Amino acid sequence: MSVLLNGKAIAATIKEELKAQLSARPYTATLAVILVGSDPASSIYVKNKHRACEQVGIRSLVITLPDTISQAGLLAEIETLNQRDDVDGILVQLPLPASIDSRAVIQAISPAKDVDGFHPENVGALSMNHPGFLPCTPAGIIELLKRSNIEIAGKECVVLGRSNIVGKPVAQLLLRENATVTLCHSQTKHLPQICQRADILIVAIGKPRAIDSRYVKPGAVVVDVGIHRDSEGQICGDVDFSAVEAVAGAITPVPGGVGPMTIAMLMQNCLIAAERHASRPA
Ligand SMILES: Nc1nc(=O)c2c([nH]1)NC[C@@H]1CN(c3ccc(C(=O)N[C@@H](CCC(=O)O)C(=O)O)cc3)C=[N+]21
Repeated sequence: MSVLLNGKAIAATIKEELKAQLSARPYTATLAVILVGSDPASSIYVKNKHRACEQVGIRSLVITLPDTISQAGLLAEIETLNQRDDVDGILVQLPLPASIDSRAVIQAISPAKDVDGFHPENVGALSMNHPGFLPCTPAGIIELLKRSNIEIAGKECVVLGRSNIVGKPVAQLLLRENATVTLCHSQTKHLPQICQRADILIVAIGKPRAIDSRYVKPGAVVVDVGIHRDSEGQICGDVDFSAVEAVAGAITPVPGGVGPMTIAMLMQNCLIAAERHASRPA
């Protein structure tokens, strides 16, 4: 029996805190989300972000573009939002259609409005501990651990997955919190043994229920970043929850774990963007 790390409840608390902060400020915050095409999962995520904005009091613009839009057309939309003084944060929902170069799109977003933290300038800032925007999922994982009173400093942390949006940045953030970090990937040898060393195991590999109890030290904290829908229509993570729950000390559920924390951190980044925007030199 393990402790359930309730991301949904913690995210709700954070959104309440942000709502109170924003209402005390003399300016508004506006997030613009660009959705290209009509992928059902992306549409749900964009709707969830819009709903979170409503809860916090952030103005939310959703710009829906056809999946036939050209790269140049999308870049022009982004440039318009970069220039708009009434827009504080910009998010382009990923993945984009294959015909569009997502790297060029991310680079086109003004780093000062990049509330996803995906622009190279913000990625570099993360690596050097400079102020910028932290990517939402990694920041949400750290916030979830801290608010659950889980110590990070000095702990053995093992990260599974080396993506630019989760694995690499969460490893950087854990390092910043003074953990000892091991970053594993598809070519790592002796994976179960390495994972067995972890006091905190972060799983972001994108494979449904791939991590079972053989990978988990008794009492370890397990954070599941995956989100999948199985053949029976059930939402599940990268971790085999029922197997791992029996040995872990604490574990995030899917849904209700990392996902809501990601959205809470997006809301936080929007407030930071608005604050910096309001205090910029004229
Ligand atoms: N530019 C960009 N930024 C992103 O942050 C981004 C993106 N593109 N593309 C897709 C991924 C995925 N992502 C999720 C956020 C919240 C939940 C979430 O709230 N999940 C709920 C359940 C949602 C459901 O019912 O499906 C939960 O885990 O409890 C899930 C996934 C953000 N992403």
